Amino acid sequence: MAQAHGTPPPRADPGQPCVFKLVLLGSGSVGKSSLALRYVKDDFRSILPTVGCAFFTKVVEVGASSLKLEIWDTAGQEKFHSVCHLYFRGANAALLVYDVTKKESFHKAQQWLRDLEKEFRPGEVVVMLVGNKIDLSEEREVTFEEGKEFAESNRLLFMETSAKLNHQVSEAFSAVARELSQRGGGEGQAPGRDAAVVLNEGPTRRARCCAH
Ligand SMILES: Nc1nc2c(ncn2[C@@H]2O[C@H](COP(=O)(O)OP(=O)(O)OP(=O)(O)O)[C@@H](O)[C@H]2O)c(=O)[nH]1
Repeated sequence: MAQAHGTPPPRADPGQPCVFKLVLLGSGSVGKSSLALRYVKDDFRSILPTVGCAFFTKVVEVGASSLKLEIWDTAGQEKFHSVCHLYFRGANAALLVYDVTKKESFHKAQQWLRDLEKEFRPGEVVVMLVGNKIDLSEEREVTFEEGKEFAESNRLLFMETSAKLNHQVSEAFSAVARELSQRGGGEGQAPGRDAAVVLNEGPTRRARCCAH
């Protein structure tokens, strides 16, 4: 079971990093908890089904500033679906995860995107599509091109990862953090862009930020 880290912290104090809520969405067993565990604790386990929702935090340095990611890991099992959509309310970013060895999970990620679109205005939330488990290359059912094409046509960031091999995991979270920082990083900040990953333009829901 993925470990929850208690309840979400209260609003940050003055001088503390901006707080951004990031939700992990996707079918059961695609590797959401594993990505969070790898990113936050540099750990990997073979059994950790999420019950309900788990919660992690990580402070990320982006350039000269730091921001705090509240990572909400929702259970992907169908029985939790009706409850877990509540967790993405108020989110600033979402990782939409699928398993590259399960075509069905890629289709489910597309459904999650439709759910997000019902909840948020276009561009209000930073969304990254993540194809996980690329270490299982011989079992691949979703090509890199399919993922990239879907991401581009829906203006999403895109990356393929392996939580098991620690491939591109911190890069995925960092790219989202960078985009959050650029969108909501305070007045006078240059809207710098990494053209390779930034496809989803527009204002992000206001982060809880007391440092600006
Ligand atoms: N080979 C491989 N296995 C992985 C990878 N990421 C996760 N797994 C395995 O896939 C299984 C499911 O991983 P979880 O992280 O629990 O998946 P989840 O999406 O959080 O699942 P739910 O909590 O049920 O929603 C576990 O056995 C993990 O060890 C990966 O990158 N490669």
